[in-house]
Amino acid sequence: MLEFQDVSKSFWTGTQRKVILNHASFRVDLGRSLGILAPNGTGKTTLINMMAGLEKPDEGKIIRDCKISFPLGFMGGVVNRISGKENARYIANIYGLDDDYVEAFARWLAGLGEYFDMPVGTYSAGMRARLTVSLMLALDFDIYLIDEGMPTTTDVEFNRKAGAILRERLEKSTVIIVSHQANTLERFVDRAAVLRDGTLHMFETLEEAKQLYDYTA
Ligand SMILES: Nc1ncnc2c1ncn2[C@@H]1O[C@H](COP(=O)(O)OP(=O)(O)OP(=O)(O)O)[C@@H](O)[C@H]1O
Repeated sequence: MLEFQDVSKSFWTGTQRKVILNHASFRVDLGRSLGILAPNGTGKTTLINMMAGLEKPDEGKIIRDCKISFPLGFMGGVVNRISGKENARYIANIYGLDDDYVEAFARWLAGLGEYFDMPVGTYSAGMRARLTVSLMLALDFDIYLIDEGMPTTTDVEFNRKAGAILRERLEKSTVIIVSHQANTLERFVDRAAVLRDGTLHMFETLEEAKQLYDYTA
């Protein structure tokens, strides 16, 4: 379970206060994946970062009593000057997992060949995306946080392998995905919310959330 209790977060821009959340309370139970719709610049990344524990709320409490991933799409998780292999072992250590297993899994899934042993700074954007997705799927989380959909890769073989693993994982894990587009959420979620003016409006279905989102867009 992941719970926000009366959480507020805002940024001071120098001239005004940009409110991301205003005394928001909500809960995500395991087994019910949630999609959050929000226009660009309203705080999707900040919200996901708070869920991941990368950013602190100004007020209120965030309770995490399960294994929550780093945000997929969060490239800060991968260090440029070390290799894919070293990143895999490093992340395994952070999450208390077997480093040989995480290295072998990521080497197999990412399919980077000799680049897996070279610094990530030498990778193309597609190769970085393959490494990040592979590292995330190597770790078994209860809740997967996804920012604006999956990083895109055009590698057909990788997409097939990663897609199959993700589908299998989703049968027992929960996903929280933020996006400015409803169709990004369609394949993943059981219920949906709209983030607007500091409030998270929760709905039982994506259809209902879309109605508010389209109406106020
Ligand atoms: N550290 C910060 N200091 C000041 N303002 C910030 C800070 N971080 C984010 N913001 C502002 O807060 C707002 C929300 O940012 P955030 O990146 O969470 O939005 P987003 O919905 O993910 O945006 P996008 O879709 O454009 O990536 C933006 O206006 C941004 O400029």
